[in-house]
Amino acid sequence: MGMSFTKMHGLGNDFVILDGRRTPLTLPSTLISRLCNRQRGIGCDQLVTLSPPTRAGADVLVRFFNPDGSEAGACGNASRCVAALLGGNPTLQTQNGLLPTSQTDGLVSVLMGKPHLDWQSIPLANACDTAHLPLYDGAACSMGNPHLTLFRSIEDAATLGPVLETDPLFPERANIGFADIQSPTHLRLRVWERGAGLTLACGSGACAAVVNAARRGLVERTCLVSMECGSLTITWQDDDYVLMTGPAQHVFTGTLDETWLAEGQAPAL
Ligand SMILES: N[C@@H](CCC[C@H](N)C(=O)O)C(=O)O
Repeated sequence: MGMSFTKMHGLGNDFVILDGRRTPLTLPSTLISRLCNRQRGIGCDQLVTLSPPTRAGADVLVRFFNPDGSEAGACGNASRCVAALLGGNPTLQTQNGLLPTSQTDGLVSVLMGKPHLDWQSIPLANACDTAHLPLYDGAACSMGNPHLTLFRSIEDAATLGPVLETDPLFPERANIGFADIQSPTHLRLRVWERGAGLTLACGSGACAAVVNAARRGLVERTCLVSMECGSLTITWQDDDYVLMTGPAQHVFTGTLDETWLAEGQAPAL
């Protein structure tokens, strides 16, 4: 029989989505890594699972996994893709709470929650001013997952990103964004993602970059964030919630051979 999967992307940040709403999924981290592998699996930046919701008001429970097998509390681009896949305006239950979505003119919006700005919630290893960290004068916040934003050339992402992801200041590691301010309403961004490496776009990273840049007075609270394959519009609303709007594209559907899903049976890397 096997199990069908959907491949989608948001600005080139790509996902394999497994629908476990009818049949519960068992996914050991080794299997997640194998499915994400671009040579020996399907290939994606994150694996996404759908399950029946456990909270009132939610339409679906969504979980996000990195290629290294770790679970992330938030993934902005995958949230848009799931909303587009399900259609309508589903409310997503995530580790970061319930995320309302809407769709207009082919673009998908997700209300990503409120940013966490205090050092304990990000989390950081010790107390600091999160708007001015003692690390390349970056700024940090959590969008349900930890982000450091550095205001410097996006060209530094490949070299500095992997070093800073595991800096002792971040007990749960961090996503490292490189934001190059173009104007008060536009920044360019490249993100080294925790557990995934360099990706073509990062939705939660775009939200974090605008929040962190706005805290420093570098941009306004509505800002266009340009990444390799296109842009997201991010608004840090007056009610403190962050709204993210951008495209979500279906790539293909496929069927996973059932031997992949039998624990311990996935082809070895
Ligand atoms: N690509 C994502 C973020 C995915 C999770 C991240 N790597 C983490 O571990 O926190 C996005 O679009 O937000």
